[in-house]
Parts: sequence; structure tokens; C-alpha cells
Amino acid sequence: MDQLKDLPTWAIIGITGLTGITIWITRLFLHTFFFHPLAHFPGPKFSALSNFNYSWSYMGGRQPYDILKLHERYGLRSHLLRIIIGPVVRVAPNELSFNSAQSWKDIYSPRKDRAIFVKSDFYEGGNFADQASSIVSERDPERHSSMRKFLASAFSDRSLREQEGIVSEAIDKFISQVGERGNSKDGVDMTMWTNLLTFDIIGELAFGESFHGLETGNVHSWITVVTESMGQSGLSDFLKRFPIFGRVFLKLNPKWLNSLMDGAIKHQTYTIDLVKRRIHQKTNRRDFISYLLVERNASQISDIQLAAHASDFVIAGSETTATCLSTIIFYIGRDQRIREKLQQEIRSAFRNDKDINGHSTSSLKYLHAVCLEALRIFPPTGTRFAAGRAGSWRTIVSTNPLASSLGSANFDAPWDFRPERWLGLSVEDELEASQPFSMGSRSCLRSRIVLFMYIVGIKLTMNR
Ligand code: HEM
Repeated sequence: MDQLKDLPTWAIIGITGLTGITIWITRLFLHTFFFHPLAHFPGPKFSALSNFNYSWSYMGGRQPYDILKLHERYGLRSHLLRIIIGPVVRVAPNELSFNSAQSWKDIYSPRKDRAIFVKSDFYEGGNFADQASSIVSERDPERHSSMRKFLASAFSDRSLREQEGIVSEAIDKFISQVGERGNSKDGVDMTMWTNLLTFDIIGELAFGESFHGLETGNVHSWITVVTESMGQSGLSDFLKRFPIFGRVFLKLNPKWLNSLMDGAIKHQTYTIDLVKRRIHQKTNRRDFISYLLVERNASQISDIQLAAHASDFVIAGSETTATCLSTIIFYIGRDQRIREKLQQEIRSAFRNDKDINGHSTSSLKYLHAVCLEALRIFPPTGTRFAAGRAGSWRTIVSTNPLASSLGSANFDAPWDFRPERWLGLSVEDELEASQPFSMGSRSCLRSRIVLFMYIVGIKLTMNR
């Protein structure tokens, strides 16, 4: 100690600093690898220490595939925890990813022996964040459950039947446009056109107005604002995970936040205008809003709340459905055997297009299998979507849709497009591992119309 007294001040500060840093690092390592409740879960060491891997992969846009790789690398190893709770990987310090059929049930289905898992705070700050929560962003299970009850009639079988006309009309336009433009030298961008189709349909159903994408061939500015803001979600998540860096980043880039806010304000104003216009329309149209207007008690459910739900329908329903349609078109376009089998089934079932509807197509087994296989090989919500906080550990748990539907432990030759798996012709596939619409109380509200859309869309395409 006496020797320390003789040292200059800068050296004392340096030694104190170094000692502090060494203690901090030792503590961090001991906590992360020995005392943290997740210390014994398999996964990359760096992911246990920091959120950096997770955020980097998210912002790179390939996170679902990166998580699949982690599952293939760590999830298949023999490990005591794997034997007890199934395949699992620690993908971030407080985050576990699962990819088995059982994990879908354990995490998302309601169970008597425990409370429902609550969605993670990833969902906070969604659309209309400062004005109203909505069906996708509401995290509180009770409030969410009453929203779901309120929306139930708009998503009933009856409403689906009544909406067939709107859907079929848009599909006819789509086929005629794609047919014409497809003959041009440059061909046609099917991803863009399937998006124009689904945004037009959901726009009609959610707001009573089409975005007119199929007529103009252009993406509406509202959709551009929405998709751009979704593209920023990786960066927003990163700033949340690294709050100090986030504060510095926002100080240095105030324009980023301003442009995000501007986009949100534009989106909200336009959506509220659309909904108000639809509310004041005198019409017998049977769309989502027509049902919600009958159900709602205006003193409890404001116009803004309706707008927040309608906005969710468009965001949740359009790109997802378009992604699936593009996947189907891609695979049937490149595999003649599948195409011919599908054509044969459709042509032997219908004499003309008029006989084709949601009900009459439900018996087309091969077509249905093609749809399920497209949703398996390229689940439109490829990233983890409904994470929850499990127990007192405050751990986020989720089943990764892509890692489970492409996991080699679940499917034989997972990268091969084989509709036959869904016809009971393969005993090696764990079909329940593919859950593109999720499960339980937060599962997709619209899976029925989705299947109907593919069915109508494809059968018309195949019939020409
Ligand atoms: C292939 C097409 C679709 C797929 C793969 C899909 C998938 C999903 C998934 C995985 C969820 C859960 C998301 C989460 O927990 O955050 C979800 C929720 C939802 N989807 Fe879909 N969806 C599709 C189409 C649609 C359509 C067409 C609509 C409506 C027009 C729709 C409306 C909703 C709504 C409202 C929710 C929120 C449900 C809730 O939290 O209670 N989806 N969807």
C-alpha cells in the first residue's frame, strides 16, 4: 500500500480503472457461463454474452436462416437439456429459440398448468402506438382477448362467403394483367404483382377501397410508407437492445427518428381518413368494416381504434399472402410434374371458371397440399413472431417458424418442394412442425381466406 502512495495520480487512476474492468469482465463471464439461469443451454458463446450476434443477423435480413443454422449446429447435439425439453438454442443472452412440433404447443397453446405467455416487448411501438393498441400489438392477454372477440364476426365463415365476390374480381384483374404483361420481352415481376393483388384485396376488405395497384401497375404510397417502416424494425430492435448506443445514435442522427415519425404520422392520417370515409359510406358492401360497425359500441371503440385494426389487417394480410402466392408460382413454374398433376386435378374437377369458389375447391387435395408445402418451405413470417416471457426468469422463448419447417430433424429432405408429404405419403415428416399461421390465442385470424385466395388464384391461373 505504501508503494501505491508513491505512484503518480495517472497511474493510480489507470490501475483502478484496469482493476474495475477486470472485475467487471470476470463477473460478466462468471454470470453468463455459470450463474445465469440459461447458462447451460446450448448456443454460441458470444450470443450468450451479448445481443450483438442477434441484432447483426436481424439487420442483415437473413436472421431466420441464421437461426436455422444454429438449430442444425447446436439443436441436434446430444445434450441433457435437449433430452429434457427438446431442441433448443440460446440465440441471445435472455432468449431461447425452439424448433420442434412440441414447442409450438408448449409455447403458444393455452395450458391449464400455467398462464399464457405474453408477447415480448418487440411488439411495442407498432402502428398507432401513441393513440390506440391494435389486435397485433396489444400485449395484455385480457385486452387482446376482448379485441379478438370483437373482430370475430368480421372473420367468420359467413363473412368469408360474402367476400368471395370481391376476391374473385381482383383475381380476374390480376390474371388478365399478368397475362398481358407476361408476353412482353422483359416478362413480369410476379412478386410485385402478387403484392399488388393482395394489397388491393385487403384494401377493399379493410377500408372498402382498393389501392388500384392492379389497374395502375404501381405500388400505392401508403404501402411504400408501411413497408419502409417495417424495413426499419431491425434497427429499432437493435437500438432497444443497446440503449446507450441507441441514445448516441439518435443524438447524431435526429433525422432518422424524424423521418420515422413523419412516416408514422403520414400512415396514421391516411388510414384514419380511409376508415372515416368508409364509415360514412352508405353501402350494403359486406367487408370487414361492415361487420365491425354492427358490433361496435362507439363509446368504447373509437374510429382510431378501428383504423388501428384495419391497418393491421392490411399489414398482416397482404405481404404474407403475396409471399405465399409467389412461392407457389415459383415452384409450380419450375416443376413440370407438379404442374401437370395440379392441372389434371383442377381440370377434372371443373368444367368452367364459374364453378370455382371457396367451397368447391376445398376437395382439391393436391392443390391444398401444394399450398401447405409452399407455406412450409417459405413461411411468410420467417422470423420469430410471438415470443413470450416464461416464468420468473424473464426469458423470451419462441418457436422459429423457418427453423422448424426447414429443420432436418422435422422433415426429410427439407429443402425439396414435395407436396406429397401432405398427402400422408411420408412417414418421416413431422408435419405439425410447420405452423405458418402460428397457434393458440395469437394465431392468424385469417388463415381460411388465405387458403381460399390461393385456391381461387391458382385454379384460375391453371385453367387458362
Ligand atoms: C399466407 C398468409 C398469412 C400468413 C402466413 C399469416 C401468418 C400469421 C401469423 C404467423 C400470425 C401471428 C403473428 C404474431 O403473433 O405476431 C398472424 C396474425 C394475424 N394475422 Fe395472419 N397471416 C396470413 C394472412 C392473413 C390475412 C389475409 C389476414 C387478414 C386480412 C391476416 C390477419 C391476421 C391478424 C389480424 C393477426 C393477429 C392475430 C392476433 O394477434 O390475435 N393474416 N398471421
